[in-house]
Amino acid sequence: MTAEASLRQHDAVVTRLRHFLDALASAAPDEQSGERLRHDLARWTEDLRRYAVPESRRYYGRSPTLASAGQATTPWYVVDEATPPERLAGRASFGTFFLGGRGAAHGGTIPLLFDELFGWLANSEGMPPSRTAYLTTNYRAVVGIGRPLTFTAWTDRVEGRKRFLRAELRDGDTVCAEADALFVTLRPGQP
Ligand SMILES: CCCCCCCC(=O)SCCNC(=O)CCNC(=O)[C@H](O)C(C)(C)COP(=O)(O)OP(=O)(O)OC[C@H]1O[C@@H](n2cnc3c(N)ncnc32)[C@H](O)[C@@H]1OP(=O)(O)O
Repeated sequence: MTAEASLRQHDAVVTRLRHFLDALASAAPDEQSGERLRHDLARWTEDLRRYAVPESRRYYGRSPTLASAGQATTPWYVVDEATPPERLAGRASFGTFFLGGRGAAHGGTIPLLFDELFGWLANSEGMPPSRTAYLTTNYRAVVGIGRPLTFTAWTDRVEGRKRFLRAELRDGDTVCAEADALFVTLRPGQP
């Protein structure tokens, strides 16, 4: 299979997995279905273990051209405009898998999205690797499950190895959450 075909296959599987996780989070299956599901999942887990590859050859979370960089365990997002490392903008939506309560997204999943966006900016092609030193989120309004959202993330300033980043998540005109973060460029030998 070509690299392009493998990437497409990965994207299709992850999309299925995202739908599966949403369905799982919403369901209370009966005993028979639950048993069948457990059995099928165990079979697929064993099957996939045979195809394990080193981190550098994985698609999961490492495919910036795919939605959510090829992951199902972050909220869904796509980058529509990118001028890295300065700015990026796009769309996001939190599926039922990310429900906290009363129709709102879990508070921990919002910084997860922001960390993804900041990682995208700070570690874009040609940039030296860097890691999150801190990430602060302000929750301004609830993020509704299934709502179509937009985001912007940008580099506020750079001071030596320190890159200060900011981001905003909106539902229409409403700012739902804001974040600011510090990414520090790694020194040689740092993990
Ligand atoms: C490799 C690419 C992977 C993609 C990553 C995607 C984003 C992620 O989720 S990374 C995972 C989460 N983050 C981590 O695990 C990071 C854990 N922490 C670390 O590894 C280190 O603390 C690290 C690298 C952030 C900084 O350590 P180190 O390089 O020793 O920094 P150090 O030399 O002490 O400080 C550098 C500067 O940053 C400042 N700084 C460091 N940490 C902080 C902090 N938490 N708050 C404020 N300032 C800080 C220091 O004060 C210093 O400032 P100045 O130069 O003005 O004196």
